[in-house]
Order: sequence, then C-alpha cells, then structure tokens
Amino acid sequence: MSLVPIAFAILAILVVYRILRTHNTLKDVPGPTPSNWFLGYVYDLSPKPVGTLYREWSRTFGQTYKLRGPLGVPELVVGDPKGATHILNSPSFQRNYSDRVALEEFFGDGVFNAEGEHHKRQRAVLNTAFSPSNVREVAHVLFDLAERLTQEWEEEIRQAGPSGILSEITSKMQRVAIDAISMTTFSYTLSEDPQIPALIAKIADVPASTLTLIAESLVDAFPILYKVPSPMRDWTVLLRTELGKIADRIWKENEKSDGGGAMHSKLLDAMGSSKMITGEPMDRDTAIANMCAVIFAGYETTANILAECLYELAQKPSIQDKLRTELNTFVDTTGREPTYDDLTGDALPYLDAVSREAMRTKAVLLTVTRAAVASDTIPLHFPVTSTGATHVVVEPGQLVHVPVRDGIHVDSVIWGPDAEEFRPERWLEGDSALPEMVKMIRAPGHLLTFGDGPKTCLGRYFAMAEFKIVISTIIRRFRIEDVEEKYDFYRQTSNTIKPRIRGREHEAPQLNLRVKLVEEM
Ligand code: HEM
Repeated sequence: MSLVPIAFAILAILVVYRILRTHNTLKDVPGPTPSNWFLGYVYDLSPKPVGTLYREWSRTFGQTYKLRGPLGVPELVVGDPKGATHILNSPSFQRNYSDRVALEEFFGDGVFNAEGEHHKRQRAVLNTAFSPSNVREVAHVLFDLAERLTQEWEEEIRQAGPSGILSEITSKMQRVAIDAISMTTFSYTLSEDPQIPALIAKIADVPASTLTLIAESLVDAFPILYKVPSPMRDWTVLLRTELGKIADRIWKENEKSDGGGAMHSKLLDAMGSSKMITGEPMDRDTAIANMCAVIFAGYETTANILAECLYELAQKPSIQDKLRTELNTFVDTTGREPTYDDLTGDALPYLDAVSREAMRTKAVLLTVTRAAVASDTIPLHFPVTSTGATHVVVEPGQLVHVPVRDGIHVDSVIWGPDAEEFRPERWLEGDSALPEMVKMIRAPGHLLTFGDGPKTCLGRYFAMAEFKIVISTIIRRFRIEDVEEKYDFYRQTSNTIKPRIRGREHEAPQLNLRVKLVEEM
C-alpha cells in the first residue's frame, strides 16, 4: 500500500489542528521565532541549561511574550506578577487538556487531573493529610531520615580521613525524599522495595532527546496517542498495580491497629475518612491514583531543590558558615536540639532566609501551565512591549505559561539588580523591606515555587519542613565543598531538573560534592 495518501492525511490533520489552535488575539504580542517549526520552542529550549533561554526571551521581549509551540501554534508567556495571580486563580484557566489526559492515563483519575467541584472535593480530603499539624506529627520521621544520612556519611568519612568523601548528592537526596513521603503517608519504606524505585526512575528520567521531543509534540497535539501501547504505559500500569497491593495491605493492617509507631499513613487515613469529610467515600482506584500523584509530585521535587541548594552552598562557604553559626548558637543558648517548631517558626531567621532563597532561585517547575477554558482578559502590570497594552485577550484553548524560576522569580525589575544572585539576606528584614514589586506576587511568601490558587501544591508545608530539617542537620555536621567540575542543571521531560557535568553533558545526571566533618576542619 502506498504511504503517500497516509502522509497527506496526517499533513491535512496537522494543518487543520494548527488553524484551529491559532488565535489571532496574540498577533501583536512579540516573541522569538523557533529554529524548528515542527517542534517549536522546546527544540531550542531543551538543550539549554536552566537559567538561560527564558531569561534571554524576557530581556528581549519583556515580561509578556509569545512562543511558537509545535506546528507554529502560539503559546503565551506571562511573567507579570499581576497577570500570573489572575491566571492561577481564575476559573477561566485550567490545567491543559493534554497534561490532564497524560496524568490520568499514566497515574489514574486523581487529584492531578481533576478540575472544578470534583477537584475541590478531593483537595478537601487530601489537605487534611498535609495540614501543618499533621506535618508536625510526622516530623520525627523526617528527623530520623536526616539522621540516617548523616550517620552514613560520618561512618564513610571516619574511614576515609579528614579530607572527607566525594558523595553523589542527587541519589542521597532522592533516598531521603522517597522515604519521607512513603513512610509518613502510607507507612512504607519505598527505597527498600524491590521494584518500585526502579520503575519511578524509568518514568521520571526520560532525557529530553529529539525523539522524545517529537513524541511529546505529537501526543500534545493528539492526546489520544497516550492510549497507544508504549514502555511508559507499561511501567505506569505496573506501578499502579504494585502501589495498589501496598495500599490494600496497609489499609487492612490499619483497620486492625490504632496507628502511631515509627511510620504513619496520613494519606491513606485521610482518604479512608473521605465519607466523613465530603459525604462520599473515595474508591480504591482514585486512592491509588492519589498515592501515585503524591509520590511523583513530592519526591523528585524536594530531592531536586535539596541537591541544588547544597550545590549552591558548596560554592558559597560564607553562607554555610553563617547558617552553621546560627544553628550552633541556638543549641548553645537553649541547651537542646532545634525542634520542628523551632525550624519552621521564627527561632532561626537565617535558616528561613536560606530556605526562601532556595525556593526562589531553585524552583523546580520552570513554568506553571494553564489552558484558557473561556475567553478572558488577563490584566498586566508591565505593558506588552510592542503595543503598550496593559492586558492580553485570550480565547478558549489558548495555552498560557507562568515562567517561575527563570521568569518572575529572577526578574530584576521585580527583585532589584541582584535578582539572579543567591542572597538569603534579602529576606532578613521582613516583608516591609522587600521591593514593592515583590509584594505584587500574591502567592504565600511572595513566591510561586508551589504555584498559587486552587491547584497550589498539596505538600508545601511538608516540603518546607523536610527541606529545613535536612539542610539544617547536614550543615551543622558537615562542610560541603565544591569540586573541580562545574555543573549545569537541565530540565528532564518529566519536569524535574537534573545536574550534568559541564563539558560531559552526555554522562548520566550526577552531582558529586566533597563532604567533610565540621569537627575536623
Ligand atoms: C520543594 C518541593 C515541591 C515543589 C517545588 C512543588 C511544586 C508544586 C507546584 C508548582 C504545584 C502546582 C502545579 C500547578 O499548579 O499546575 C504542585 C502541585 C502539587 N504538589 Fe507539590 N511541590 C513540592 C513538594 C510536594 C510534596 C512534598 C508533595 C506531597 C507530599 C506534593 C504534592 C503535590 C500535589 C499532589 C500537587 C497537585 C495539586 C493539585 O493539582 O491540586 N508536592 N507542587
């Protein structure tokens, strides 16, 4: 059979798709021309380390600009705090359709892909699992995990001597983070499971090659393709089956026990109380989808930000010293170790400042993406550079990105001339000393690291507690030093960020830092 008619049919579908997705409302909005029309801007973005191209685009085109996605379809970027608040809080915008199809296809029908009332009901149940009081209750597990890591390092260093050890930081942080989630939300030590960590790594670590970009573009345009058999589909089905077995077993054990002990099942407990909270029970498949969502949303994100912060601190020994001094002074003056309340409250202002600065400069999601579901006018503080307009009109279907890490979080017009610098001191004088523009970022703490609005991060209190517990435990006991290699950080297709050695980018992601005992300095 000749392939020509098939090729023509595909081309015709692509052209119709492009026409349907091209909205004239953006015709006057400026933006770069991608070097590959078929793949669009991701073709230029994916080989570049984070911190480069988005910044270049905003310097050239201003805060609000237009990118050309696959097949030339325009996508709007709004790096404007007023516009971002509107987009993330308005019912005119939802998680985009192809992402929702992918999330449901891979992880099942849970909180990730739910919208509207259905989403509100699920969040009412899940929020109880991650409330600040529940995080305080499980914090002892996080302290134990940080302690386990430091004991392992201490043992290795005692054998190696005072010059310390070279440690691969990403795998260490991943192990802490995966156990932190699983031991507190479903009473399970996931790092010791014979197959689940390997499955998660396969799903999360697909590198952004041209082939994966083509596949991403095609499924983005035609989400039905997610249903085509693929290794990714097989892995996610297997993951759901294995997590389902764990959930069933723990649920049964929970019915017999009165909870407590060295582990917690906060997520399963909350989902088991769904009828009491919303009047409707949560079925088993939704519960498993939510377990997958929590693992995927909570594990690599926290591990990434911890690893990147340690890399930053390795290059800035003075910040490490200042943080260590604050922690030691606290212990000397109070005569005790800092508790969860000390770490998350006002007792350690420099730790808080370092944590906020890490959340600002190492935000894991480069962009938070939405699709318009109704015609809407996005208000802007900074006018569109080409027209001077202080709003942009969008039509249903329009993809809109809020650039976080390389956009709003490091824009010198918002943060001042040192916006790109890691400088915890900017947070030390409180809210009133922050530049007025920063206060236009309405999300909690003036940061979009955890998103904003109804879909804001479910695990933000948990992530902040874990971050502070792990960083403070490490910095008190160890000095982290830079090694000769320089690292750049790259976005993976799964939206996580991985370090690669500069000049040896073809090698697997890794981050090797020298770890020394503080007492032997
Ligand atoms: C530093 C670590 C973390 C970062 C930077 C982060 C970031 C985010 C962001 C930006 C969103 C919003 C996405 C959107 O609006 O489209 C989000 C959503 C979410 N996060 Fe996190 N997260 C982190 C840790 C966690 C943890 C520890 C958990 C769970 C224990 C978690 C669970 C979730 C879930 C389930 C959602 C989806 C919420 C919904 O759709 O209603 N995250 N996260």
